[in-house]
Amino acid sequence: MEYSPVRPSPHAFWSSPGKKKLVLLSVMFLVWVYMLYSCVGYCSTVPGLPLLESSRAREQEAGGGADLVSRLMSKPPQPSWEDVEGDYEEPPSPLVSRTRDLLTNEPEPDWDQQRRAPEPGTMSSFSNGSGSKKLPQAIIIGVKKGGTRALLEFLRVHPDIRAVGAEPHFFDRNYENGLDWYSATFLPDFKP
Ligand SMILES: Nc1ncnc2c1ncn2[C@@H]1O[C@H](COP(=O)(O)OS(=O)(=O)O)[C@@H](OP(=O)(O)O)[C@H]1O
Repeated sequence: MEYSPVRPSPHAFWSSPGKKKLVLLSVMFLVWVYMLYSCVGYCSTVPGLPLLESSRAREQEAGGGADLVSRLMSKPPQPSWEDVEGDYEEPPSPLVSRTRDLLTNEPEPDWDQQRRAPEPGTMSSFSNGSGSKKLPQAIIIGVKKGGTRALLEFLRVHPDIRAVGAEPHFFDRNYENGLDWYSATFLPDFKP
C-alpha cells in the first residue's frame, strides 16, 4: 500500500472562497478596532468635545456632582477676586488728590511759599530764630575771584542754612579780635 501524505498547499487555501471571506473579515475587524482605538485616544486629548462633555454631564447627574460638592467643601475657601481687590488699598496719589482739589474749586495754595517755608519741625534753630549756636558749622574758604560768593548764595537758598551777610574776614584780618567778635558776626545787627 502506498502512503502519500496530503499537505495542504497555500494555493488550495486561497482558492477556497469561504476561507477568503473569513480572512478578509478578520482584517476588516482589526482595522476597525484600530480606528476605534485611535479615535478614543484622540477624543480624550481634546477638551470640550461634545461627546465627552455630555458624558461628563451624565456622570455628574449620576452622582459625580455630589462628589464634586463634597470635594469643594473639604477645601478651604479661596478668596475671590473681589476680596483680593478689597484687601489692597491703593495709596492716594498726589496727582489724584490735586485733581480732586481742582474739582471742588478750592483756592490753590501758594506752592512757592510752601516750598520755601518748611514744616516747623524741620527747621533748624538757626532759621527759626531761636538758635543759640554762636559759631558756624561750615566755612567756605576760597581765593579771590574763586566763586565763593556764588556758592554762598546757592547754599543760602536752603531754609536750614543761615549765613553771614558779608565776608567777615575773621581769619585774615580780625583773628586778633577773638571768638566773641567772630560769633557776633552772626547776629543780625552786627556791623563789621
Ligand atoms: N559757577 C561759576 N563759574 C564760573 N565763574 C563763576 C561761577 N560762580 C561765580 N563765578 C565768578 O566768580 C567771580 C566771583 O568770585 P568771588 O565770589 O570769589 O568774588 S570775590 O573774589 O569774592 O570778589 C565772578 O567773576 P567776575 O564776574 O569776573 O568778577 C563770577 O562771575
